[in-house]
Amino acid sequence: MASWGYAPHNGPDKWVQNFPIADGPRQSPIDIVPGQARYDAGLKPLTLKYDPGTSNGILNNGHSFQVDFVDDTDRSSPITGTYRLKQFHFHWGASDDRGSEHTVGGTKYPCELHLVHWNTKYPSFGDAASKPDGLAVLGAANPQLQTVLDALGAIKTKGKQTTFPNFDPTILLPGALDYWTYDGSLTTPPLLESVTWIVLRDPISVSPAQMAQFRGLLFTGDGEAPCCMQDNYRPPQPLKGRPVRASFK
Ligand SMILES: NS(=O)(=O)c1ccc(C(=O)NCc2cccc(O)c2)cc1
Ligand SMILES: [Zn+2]
Repeated sequence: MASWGYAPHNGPDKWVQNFPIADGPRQSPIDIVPGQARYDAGLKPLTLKYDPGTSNGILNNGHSFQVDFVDDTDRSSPITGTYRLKQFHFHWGASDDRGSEHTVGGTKYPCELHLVHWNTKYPSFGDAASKPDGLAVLGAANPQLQTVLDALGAIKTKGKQTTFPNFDPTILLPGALDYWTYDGSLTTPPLLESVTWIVLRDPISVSPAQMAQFRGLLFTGDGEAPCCMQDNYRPPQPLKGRPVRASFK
């Protein structure tokens, strides 16, 4: 498989051929069953403090689009002060009945936002990505996102990027930051099992028109036969006995 993607020939069911960890003990995403999550009074409330001055650019990377943040200083260090925001991106479906990676009681959402952080006890993102406590990804289904969507026209094809300054990603998040958390992995190759997942309980609505704007992006580059960027999500993986804790009763 030359390079991984989401098509029948290179999609999630094929990733194990080049990335055997796909069948590992702590893969993501998962189906979160609220009744089986354990309330943990020891879980701290989320403290998110992002500096809009660190938002940098928006890029179509051929799998999704992502907004990158300057992560060489401690100006943007939200979760418990030791995790620094590197980028956020989304996963979505070809239709509104699917698209999220995590599901809640089997319910799929049209899209899911991932805010990707790395633990600054390690020297870099790349180094942290190989450590079991190296990364923390905050997941939210259906965030408010019109300013982000308005930038997509400039990055329609793979490899295109443009500047995206002065953006505070907290506007994408729901009011209440109650969450579930579990030990998991990247949901795309290399599928590294280094992610502490923090999945927010409260979704926020996204309009069908906004979902259509996601689907206007292309997986393909300029000059290639156009292929709509959609269904870029991995389905839930086996829990394999992992506990899922809840920050709320
Ligand atoms: N969908 S996800 O949030 O789990 C996710 C977040 C980040 C990445 C990512 O950064 N991939 C590129 C990568 C991975 C490991 C080391 C690197 O230097 C780069 C992939 C998936
Ligand atoms: Zn993701």
